[in-house]
Parts: sequence; structure tokens; C-alpha cells
Amino acid sequence: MTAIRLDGKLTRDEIFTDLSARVARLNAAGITPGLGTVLVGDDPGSHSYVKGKHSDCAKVGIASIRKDLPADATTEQLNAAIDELNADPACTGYIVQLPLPKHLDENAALERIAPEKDADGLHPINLGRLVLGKESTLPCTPRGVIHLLRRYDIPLDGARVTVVGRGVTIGRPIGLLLTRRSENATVTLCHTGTRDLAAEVSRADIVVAAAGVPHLITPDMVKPGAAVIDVGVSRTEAGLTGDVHPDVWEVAGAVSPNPGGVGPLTRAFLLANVVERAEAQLAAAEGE
Ligand SMILES: Nc1nc(=O)c2c([nH]1)NC[C@@H]1CN(c3ccc(C(=O)N[C@@H](CCC(=O)O)C(=O)O)cc3)C=[N+]21
Repeated sequence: MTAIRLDGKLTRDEIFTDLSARVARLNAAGITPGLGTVLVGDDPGSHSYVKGKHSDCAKVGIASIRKDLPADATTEQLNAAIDELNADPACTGYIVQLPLPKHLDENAALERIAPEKDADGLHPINLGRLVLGKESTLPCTPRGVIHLLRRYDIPLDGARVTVVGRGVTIGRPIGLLLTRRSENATVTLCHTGTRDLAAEVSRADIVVAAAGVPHLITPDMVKPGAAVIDVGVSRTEAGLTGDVHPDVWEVAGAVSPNPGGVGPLTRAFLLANVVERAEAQLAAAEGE
């Protein structure tokens, strides 16, 4: 038996169709949503992600604003780029591409973003609202994972989910989303300090692998029929390698590959967050 493929590109295309229609409605009301990106340095991976985000914008009719800074940019230069986007009415929402070079403080940068323009959902106010169960801009990758699971009718209510990785973009926030009443899953968060990873993974109906360790999840760890979402990605000599060993396809019921899985959805929900910010602005203007 081979697992069914949870297709991130197909699902992304469906989301783009919906977003294009919503952008057209915003345009008709005189609003063009704009996504900003702040990119520091010349990491090839980061450049390719940012390029992808801007080409997605063009597909759905979102304007894009790029701020590219050199690898040796100072905190003052980074702050100035952030302040400009905070003040720019053409910028509906934006991101500071992570990771930043070591000499810059990522948390300070994220905190400087105006919370209502935080397209990543990583500002402490938005993460705090998520913890409190209040409406907030949600982190893109966790949103993508949950959308993909729902798209393929994978049951969440009562499901045992094992998340591997405690990073701020996925591992930490996804548990907060999956344990809301609307999802109702039971989540175990594993990390490098987990004593018996295989035992934690083998209990799971759904495995979210977000450790960034090539082929960490092997077939012997996976419960037959489980859904396995490969979020982690590493650039190796062999190219892009996910956290999930290819033989897992023979045991799992469903696999979201990497590439071709949650990556395209992370980008789609970044655009969705921008469109939603623009819709909120329009609703507020109409309510005046
Ligand atoms: N502030 C911030 N927000 C992010 O959302 C953010 C970030 N920083 N830093 C890096 C990670 C990584 N990330 C990806 C986005 C798209 C793909 C993607 O589309 N991948 C394609 C392949 C792309 C390729 O070939 O390079 C795929 O999976 O099929 C992957 C990874 C967003 N991140």
C-alpha cells in the first residue's frame, strides 16, 4: 500500500482562485492589498522564498513591496525598513524574512512590526491573542497544515497528533491551533530533549515533522495508516530533503511531501493573511 498524497500545489491553486476573487472585490472598492518583505543578506534559500512570495502576489493581484538589505545591515537600517513599512499606506501587511544574520535580534525585529500589519502572525501580540483564544492573524505554516488535513478529510477531533520540533514558526504555534475546540486534537510536542521519539511518533494518528533533520521520521516509527506531514526541509548535496524518510510512504495512509506540500500553502496563507487585513480595513472604513 502506498500513502495518498496530500497535494500542496493543488490545494494552493484552489486557495489562489478564492483569493483572486476577493482581491477583485477589494479592487472594486478602491483597495489594492500590498505585501511587503524585508530580506537581510544573501542566503540563497531566503532569496528563493522571497522571490516565490512576490511571484505569488502577482498571480492573485496583490502589490508587492521589497526591502532588501545587505548582510552587514545595522540594527538602525533594519529598524528604518520596518518603520517605513509600518508607515506605508500601500503596505497592508509584511514579513521580516527569517532567519536574520546573527548580529541582528529577531525578536526585537518581530516586535517592532505594527501588529495589524504582521502578515506572519509572529508578533507577540498576535501569538498572545492565539494563546488567549482571541481573534488574531494566524501563523501561515500551521494554518497551511490544518487546511491541508481538512482538505483531505483527515479527522482532527480527538486525533492524537505528535509534533516534532519546537520552532516559533510551526512547532510552538501549531499545538495552540490544533487544541482549539474547533480542532479538538490532542497534541504532543517533541524536541531534541524527547527521550523516546519513536514511541511518541508511533502513537500518533497525525505526525507533523518540523525538526529540520533529514529523514528523521523512519517507517518503523509510523503507525500504519497515519497521516504524516513533512514540514522540515534541509538543503543537502542531494537537493532539498524533508524530515520524512521516503519509505514512510509504504506505511502511512497519507503523506504531505516536501517539497510540494506545506511550502506552497505557507505562501498561500501569507497572502490570505494580507487579503484578510485589507478586508478588515474595508469593513472598518464602511462602518465609519
Ligand atoms: N518571516 C518568515 N516567514 C516565513 O514564512 C518563513 C521565513 N520567515 N523563513 C523561512 C521559512 C520557510 N518558508 C517557506 C516558504 C515556502 C516554501 C516553498 O514554497 N517551498 C516549495 C519549494 C521551493 C523551492 O524549491 O525552493 C515547496 O515546498 O514545494 C518553503 C519554505 C517560509 N518561511
